[in-house]
Amino acid sequence: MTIHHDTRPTLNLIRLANGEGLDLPAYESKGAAGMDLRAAVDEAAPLTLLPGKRALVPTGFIFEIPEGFEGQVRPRSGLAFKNGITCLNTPGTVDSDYRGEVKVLLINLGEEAFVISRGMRIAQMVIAPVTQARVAEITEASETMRGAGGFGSTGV
Ligand SMILES: O=c1ccn([C@H]2C[C@H](O)[C@@H](COP(=O)(O)OP(=O)(O)OP(=O)(O)O)O2)c(=O)[nH]1
Ligand SMILES: [Mg+2]
Repeated sequence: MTIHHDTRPTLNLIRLANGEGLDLPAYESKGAAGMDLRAAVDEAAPLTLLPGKRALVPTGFIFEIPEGFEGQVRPRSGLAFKNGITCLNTPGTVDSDYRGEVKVLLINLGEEAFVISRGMRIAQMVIAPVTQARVAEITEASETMRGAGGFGSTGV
């Protein structure tokens, strides 16, 4: 009999007052890379995002990202394709030492106003391993084939 140990890191969430009654962020399919984030906007006051405008949308939770990981806030492709809604700073970076409310910076690149209602799944968060490098200054870079080629230097 094989015993499966759950090796996944634990993401502790602290529910804030504006998060009362919201479903927890969740993976919507067995293999989902990201957990969907819900809008903690006021039930009685949905947020209307006009074309070209941006808004910081609260999630109602503090995320205690495990050490050695980051939270990547990414758009949902359905909202991007159908409504032109994306995360302006995608991927948003939630640091493991952040203890404030996670918010989603949405921008409306579509042609219609977009109404964000309470509990709407407006973005997703991928928990990914991340490392800090030790920074050292040197005087000369090592030689490579690419050298300083960038920005299309390899052609199309
Ligand atoms: O989509 C995002 C991006 C960031 N944050 C929060 C968590 C993150 O840890 C903090 C700082 O993010 P970032 O480092 O991108 O912003 P900054 O402009 O560098 O601010 P700071 O000087 O506070 O690091 O803001 C969010 O809630 N959502
Ligand atoms: Mg920062």
